[in-house]
Amino acid sequence: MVSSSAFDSDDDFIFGVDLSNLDVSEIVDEGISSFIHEEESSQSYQKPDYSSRITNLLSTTTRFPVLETPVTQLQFDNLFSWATSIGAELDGIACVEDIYGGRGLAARQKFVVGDMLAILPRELRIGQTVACKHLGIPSDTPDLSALSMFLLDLASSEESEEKFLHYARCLPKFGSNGLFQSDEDDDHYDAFGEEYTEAIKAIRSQAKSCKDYIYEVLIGESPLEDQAPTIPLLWAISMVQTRTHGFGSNRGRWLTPIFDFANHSPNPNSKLEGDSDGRLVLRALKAIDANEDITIDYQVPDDSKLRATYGFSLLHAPRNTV
Ligand SMILES: C[S@@+](CC[C@H](N)C(=O)[O-])C[C@H]1O[C@@H](n2cnc3c(N)ncnc32)[C@H](O)[C@@H]1O
Repeated sequence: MVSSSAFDSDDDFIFGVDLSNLDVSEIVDEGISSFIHEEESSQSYQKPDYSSRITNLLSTTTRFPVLETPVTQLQFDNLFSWATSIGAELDGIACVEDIYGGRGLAARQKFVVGDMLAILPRELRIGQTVACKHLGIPSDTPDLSALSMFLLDLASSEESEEKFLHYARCLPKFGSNGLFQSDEDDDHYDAFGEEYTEAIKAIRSQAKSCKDYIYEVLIGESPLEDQAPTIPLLWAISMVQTRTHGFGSNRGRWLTPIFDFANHSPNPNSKLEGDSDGRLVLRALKAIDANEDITIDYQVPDDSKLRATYGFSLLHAPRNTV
């Protein structure tokens, strides 16, 4: 049986700053899904209701419309409108193409030090409680497993009314961290020191534990020894690894739609704060010009872990550029 501990057992990963005031309780909309886990009442053992749903999501025949649809500006416009309708304050920021081949946040106006750039209400944070409730899975499902299956469920959805679907539609279609690194990339980074090799191993081991938990506990069947996670599951795990903020006393992990498009800088112009209403606030650390990229510090001091967890290094160029 695999461990049910939260997915960050060490305290190396913090993504975001000064969230100590944040009220981390989650708002769970009871109408979030038609699939609500019912109390087990039967005397004889039956597979739980969620087992077939999880099995379907992992089967290779399942379609993933969100993963098959290119991201367009319209989808970002829809995401921003939807988030605003729920209480987000986003007038000062936009999601734009970045210099790394993905998307990042940029300022739409000038800000001075201390200004609030944007606010995300807690209804828009996705943590373990929301994910478990949505899927009808036990509330003690570890956050990496719960959030990965949550994203996979959204990715398979065509239901336009599904909450958070606007968010899922804007996510990158490919994972870019250590889970997707080729053997050649492994060799390239191995040459920079054992810590790079170990960091990649750790991030893959995290993904393996997550996959094992999903099969053994949620589905109730051991995966074959050499059974690799399916590509969509790897995508989902990698999204959670690269896009969650860890905060709160129990160090739970949270997806923070829109704010998770902020790229990293060791010398950032912004930071994330929590407030006592459970909102997340993006605040200027420096004067910021209109159209300037908004960056935060992911707070991963070790370059090998940055490379493994987020897929980029500040110290060593990628293999294909050297
Ligand atoms: C939280 S997401 C940020 C949004 C992301 N750029 C996107 O397109 O969705 C983290 C990912 O952004 C990219 N990224 C963030 N900061 C970067 C940096 N300084 N250099 C290179 N890539 C970066 C990496 O792919 C990383 O895994």
